[in-house]
Amino acid sequence: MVYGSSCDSWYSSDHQYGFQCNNKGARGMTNKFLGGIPKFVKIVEVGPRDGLQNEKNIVPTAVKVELIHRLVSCGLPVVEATSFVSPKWVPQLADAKDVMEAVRNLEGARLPVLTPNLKGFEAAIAAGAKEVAIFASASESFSKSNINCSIEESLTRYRAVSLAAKKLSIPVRGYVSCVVGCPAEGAISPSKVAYVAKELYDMGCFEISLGDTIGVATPGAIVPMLEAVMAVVPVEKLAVHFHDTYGQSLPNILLSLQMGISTIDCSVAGLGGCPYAKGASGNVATEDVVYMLNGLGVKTNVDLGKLMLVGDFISNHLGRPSGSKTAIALSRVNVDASKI
Ligand SMILES: CC(C)(COP(=O)([O-])OP(=O)([O-])OC[C@H]1O[C@@H](n2cnc3c(N)ncnc32)[C@H](O)[C@@H]1OP(=O)([O-])[O-])[C@@H](O)C(=O)NCCC(=O)NCCSC(=O)C[C@@](C)(O)CC(=O)[O-]
Repeated sequence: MVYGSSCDSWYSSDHQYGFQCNNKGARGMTNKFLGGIPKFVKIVEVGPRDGLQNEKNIVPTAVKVELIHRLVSCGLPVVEATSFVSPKWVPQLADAKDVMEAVRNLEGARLPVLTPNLKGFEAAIAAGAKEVAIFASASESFSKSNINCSIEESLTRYRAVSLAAKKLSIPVRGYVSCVVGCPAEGAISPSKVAYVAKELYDMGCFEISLGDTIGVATPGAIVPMLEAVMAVVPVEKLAVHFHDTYGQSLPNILLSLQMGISTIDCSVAGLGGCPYAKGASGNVATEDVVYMLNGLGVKTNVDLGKLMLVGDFISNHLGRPSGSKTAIALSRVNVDASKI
């Protein structure tokens, strides 16, 4: 399958594919409903980590490394590469050291890795990681099932990781999972999310990613959650991370943009799911997010045409269709890059 190499191509060639979209209002940001959204959005690609961690069949290290290379070549500024977690808990990422060593000198993007404790942090640094992420939960039950400790115990561990990182000038990103719902506890109160987000921020995380781990959030639930977090962490330090179980990610992202968020996590081809969040589907597809942002006139510096090809690459490897609606739609019209 072939795709265009420039995002603008999709719009300049609208009529070829039987649809029209008038993006002029959004691009000029004159529309009263869209005027406040950020002009640039940082996309954090989590496909090689969140996307692959739940795959039953082990993906060869060489494919993971190739995936990271290809994603970086699309212009993505951040590509989460892998996790230094227990291989007994997440067998798919048991090759974290090999993956990190293979990409450690790759230029053009930041390549953070997940570290659940000091052991993971030390292994990540030894393998060449220059940025790490720690991951706490707003749900007590999920914290226990995901990292085998209470929320408070996890925060104590993460303070130790943050301190070690600070000594080496390693930037630390913080995740809060289950920000709206938990597979065991149901609805999670915004105040719990705000509490964990502030703890992570206070221990030095440069950015806090708010994860709807099981993809149950609707815009109605996102507003009070973001309001609570924004009261204790500056909005420019926040990111959103949606799984698309109920197809709510794009409206949730649009709302988050309207509330001032300008960092969005997503996963090529909509890969993903957490091994400890049964029934949760993949992250929102990066292609779909970039397509929407292009339509809004928001810059990302991501080449959508190249990204489509990366989606093909990993979907072919996994032997199933892409989870991206944009990729599926464009494959139906068989877009040929050379003709755009
Ligand atoms: C946190 C632990 C390690 C506790 O696991 P534990 O079993 O409680 O740990 P332990 O300290 O008792 O150690 C048990 C064994 O694990 C080893 N171990 C201990 N630490 C490490 C390490 N870092 N790397 C490699 N090995 C490690 C340790 O050496 C020991 O090995 P043994 O003596 O049995 O051979 C475990 O529960 C774990 O790895 N959990 C991670 C699970 C995970 O990755 N889940 C998916 C993350 S996705 C997510 O959280 C949501 C997010 C971020 O995507 C956002 C969203 O979607 O909303």
